Amino acid sequence: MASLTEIAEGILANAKRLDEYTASKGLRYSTFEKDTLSNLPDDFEDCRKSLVDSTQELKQLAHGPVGLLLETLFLFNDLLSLRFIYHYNIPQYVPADGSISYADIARASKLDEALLRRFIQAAMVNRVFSEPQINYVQHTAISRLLKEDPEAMDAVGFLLEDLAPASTKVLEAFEKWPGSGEPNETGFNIENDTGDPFYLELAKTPERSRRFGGGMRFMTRGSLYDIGHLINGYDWAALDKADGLVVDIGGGHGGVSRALATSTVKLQLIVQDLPGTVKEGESLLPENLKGRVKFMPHDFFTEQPVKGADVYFFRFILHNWSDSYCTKILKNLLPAMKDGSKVVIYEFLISEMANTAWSQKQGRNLDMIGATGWNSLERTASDWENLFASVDPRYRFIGARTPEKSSVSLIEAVYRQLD
Ligand SMILES: C[S@@+](CC[C@H](N)C(=O)[O-])C[C@H]1O[C@@H](n2cnc3c(N)ncnc32)[C@H](O)[C@@H]1O
Repeated sequence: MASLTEIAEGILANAKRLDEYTASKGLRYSTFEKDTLSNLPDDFEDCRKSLVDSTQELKQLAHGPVGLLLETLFLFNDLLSLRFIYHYNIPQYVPADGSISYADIARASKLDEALLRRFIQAAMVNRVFSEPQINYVQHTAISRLLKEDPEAMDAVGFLLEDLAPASTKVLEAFEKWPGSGEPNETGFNIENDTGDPFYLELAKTPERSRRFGGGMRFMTRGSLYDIGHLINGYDWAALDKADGLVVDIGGGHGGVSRALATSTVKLQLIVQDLPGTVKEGESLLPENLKGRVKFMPHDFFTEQPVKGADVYFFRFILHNWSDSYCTKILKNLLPAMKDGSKVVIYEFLISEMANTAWSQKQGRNLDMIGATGWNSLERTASDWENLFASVDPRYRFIGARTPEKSSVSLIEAVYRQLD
């Protein structure tokens, strides 16, 4: 392991490169008020990620065990203050430029001034708002984002009002329903006092449903989820012939299929989803893609009706389901498959061993969320291999790999007739 000095030297080198980059673009160096490190070219983005990883490592070492443990234990307070900011929509009271007094926010929001000050000052520790002078509040880059981008607020609301409270009930759910893989026996079910699974429960309150959609759009923006990694990371060109066929199962509004159709010439795509979603997807489909992208209502817990496709594709589907449900979904494909048909899955891949780098944390975050809301999980390459092997011997696991620069991985199996 590197010494503090060695880690710090790495940090210095990356910090210098980033400062030089912003200067070369005529920009000021990044501050909490104005971020100038977004939309970096690939090399510099790697440099930024590495800076975050190593500063986190340095901070953790400098803390020592007691300091680090205590920092972790008090994290719930960070969420509490941010939830206050969300719940009372504090960003809207602060002008985009300039500042406002706590007294004026209290008057406008009808909240107690002393209470406001406590929660806002607690949020400032995480750079949500700052104080230009005593008694006054101004925006930082984060709080301005919350004021100006409704989907950023939706992400905060969904995570802090729907998921975080449910996460406090996960162990209760484990004790009530030991070993359950049922999507309606989760911490979310206990917290919401419901027997319905996650999406059905959210759908009962249009505002929660809408907030989920906005939050998801916010969280899947940016390079982490760039669909280009999927388009360039797989040999779709090999399927780009008149009879090439991909079935995009649980394909939602067809975002993946639209991108695939745009980047190929002949490939045919069928997007399957529940009837309402299919209808919406169809209405959003650009005219020029209508010949090659078709929508079809289909419940993936029933037998696959499209026979002999080259690829049965799943993006962000199977991680929502426990192994027993994934087994049903994969078994339902078997009667439709021809020798050489493939199952291609695009999801986060969890490393076999723990990885402490911040840049690798998203898979772990999603894994904990799966446990909270769905009794599902993010899988390792060997989890996938074991899953395919347990479903049917005609499935041959090909492997799992992460396209260059992507955070999401491709997992592949081929169907082979038994001799
Ligand atoms: C997380 S979204 C992923 C959508 C899409 N694959 C993507 O990556 O944009 C999950 C999708 O699964 C669909 N879904 C849920 N249950 C389904 C079922 N039983 N049959 C077909 N689709 C289903 C939902 O309607 C939703 O569109």
